[in-house]
Amino acid sequence: MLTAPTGSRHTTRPAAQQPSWIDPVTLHRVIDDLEKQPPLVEPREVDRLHEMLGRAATGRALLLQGGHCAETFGEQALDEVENNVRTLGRMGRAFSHETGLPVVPVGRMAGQYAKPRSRPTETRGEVELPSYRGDAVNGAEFNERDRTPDPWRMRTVYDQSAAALERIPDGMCHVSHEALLLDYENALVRIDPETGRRYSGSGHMLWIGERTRQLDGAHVEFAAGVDNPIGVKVGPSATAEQLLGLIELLDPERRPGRLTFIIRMGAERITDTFPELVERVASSGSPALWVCDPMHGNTRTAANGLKTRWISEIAAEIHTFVRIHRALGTHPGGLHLELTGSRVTECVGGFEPITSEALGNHYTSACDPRLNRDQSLELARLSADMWSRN
Ligand SMILES: O=C[C@H](O)[C@H](O)COP(=O)(O)O
Ligand SMILES: C=C(OP(=O)(O)O)C(=O)O
Ligand SMILES: [Mn+2]
Repeated sequence: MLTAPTGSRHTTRPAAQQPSWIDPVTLHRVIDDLEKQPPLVEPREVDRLHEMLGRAATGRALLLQGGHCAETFGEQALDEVENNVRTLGRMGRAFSHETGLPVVPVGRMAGQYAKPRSRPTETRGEVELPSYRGDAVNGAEFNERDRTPDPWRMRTVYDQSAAALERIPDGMCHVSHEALLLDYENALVRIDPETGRRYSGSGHMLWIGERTRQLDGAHVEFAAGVDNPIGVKVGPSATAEQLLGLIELLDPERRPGRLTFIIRMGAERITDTFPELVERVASSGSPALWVCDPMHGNTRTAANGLKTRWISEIAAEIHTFVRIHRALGTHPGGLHLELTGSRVTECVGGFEPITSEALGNHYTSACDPRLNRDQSLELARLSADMWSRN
C-alpha cells in the first residue's frame, strides 16, 4: 500500500498564489482527510508516462497536452470528459500521420481546478471581492459567499478528479494539471513502499505555472520532491539562468522525460529570448523536452470585454517555435493547448471563422478562451504541416 509521508506540508519557502483560507480548523480536517485517501494515479502509470516523455525529449515522439483552462465541478463537466479525450485522440492521430512520430496525449484533466490570477481581487461597481481562483478554491458567482475560499472544495476536487478518471475511455490519455494549491498537492503525496520513491498521487504529470516558478519558491521545492514528470511554464521574462537553475533543482540527474519546458511567449515575443534559452539549455547537457503553449502569451480582450485569442496568432507562435528549433537542430517536442471538444465560441478565427462579434454566442469557459473542436482539429493539421515542412 502507498503511504502518506509525515510532515510533508511544512515549508519555509514563500508560496505565491495561495488562497487565504479563513478557517484553519476546517483546512486541517480536509488535509487530514485527503491524506487518508488512495492516490488518484499509480506510480507505474506515472513511470510509464515518464518513459514516453523521455522518447519525446530525445526526438522520437511528440507531446500533445490539452484540455480546459479551468475544469469545473458537477455532472455536466464529467459528461464532457470523453468528448475532450476523443478530440485529443483525433488531433494526435492527425499529427502522427503527418509527422511519422508517435504522439503522447496528456489531458489538462481530472485535477485542473485551481487558477493563478493576475489580481487578487475583482471589483464590480463599488464591490470588491476575492478573484475566482477555480472551483478548487471558490465559486465564480460574484457574491461574498461564493467568492470566499472554502477548504472543503479541495475534498470535492479529489472526488471530481476520481470521477473524471473513470470517464476516460480505456486509459486513452494520461492526466495533468497545474500544481498550484500546495495544501492539496502535499496532502496527495505518497511513498511507494517497493521503491521508497515519493510520487504525487494527484495526477500523472504536474506543471508549475508562469507565476509560481520562482527558484526559491514553495512550488519548485514541492516539485523537486516528487518523481512525476514536471512541466514548467516559461514566459517572456524568463532568463537562461533561471532555466539552468530549474534544471539543477528539478532534474539534477538529467533524466529524459522528467522536465518539460512549456514555452508561452506570445507570437510577437517568441523571437526575443527563446533561441538563446534553447541554446543555453541544450549546451548544458539537459535533455529537457520543449513544447509550445501558444495560448497564454496571446490573450486579448475583445471589444465586448471577453477574453479571447486569435487562431492566426496561435498558429504564428507555433510556426516560429518550430522554425527556431529547426534552425538550432533541436527537437520541437509538442504542443500545450486549451481546448474543448464542444462547439464553443471563445477563440477568433478558424476555417469557418468565429468573429469577435460572435464570441458571446456560446462562451462557457470558467477562465481562459479555448479552441473548440473544429478549431482544435484544424490547428492539429496545420501544426503537423509545420512540423513536416520545416
Ligand atoms: O490560465 C489562466 C489565466 O491566464 C490566468 O488565470 C490569469 O488570468 P487573469 O489575467 O484573468 O487573472
Ligand atoms: C495559468 C496558465 O498558464 P500560465 O501559468 O502559463 O500563465 C494556464 O495554463 O492556464
Ligand atoms: Mn489558462
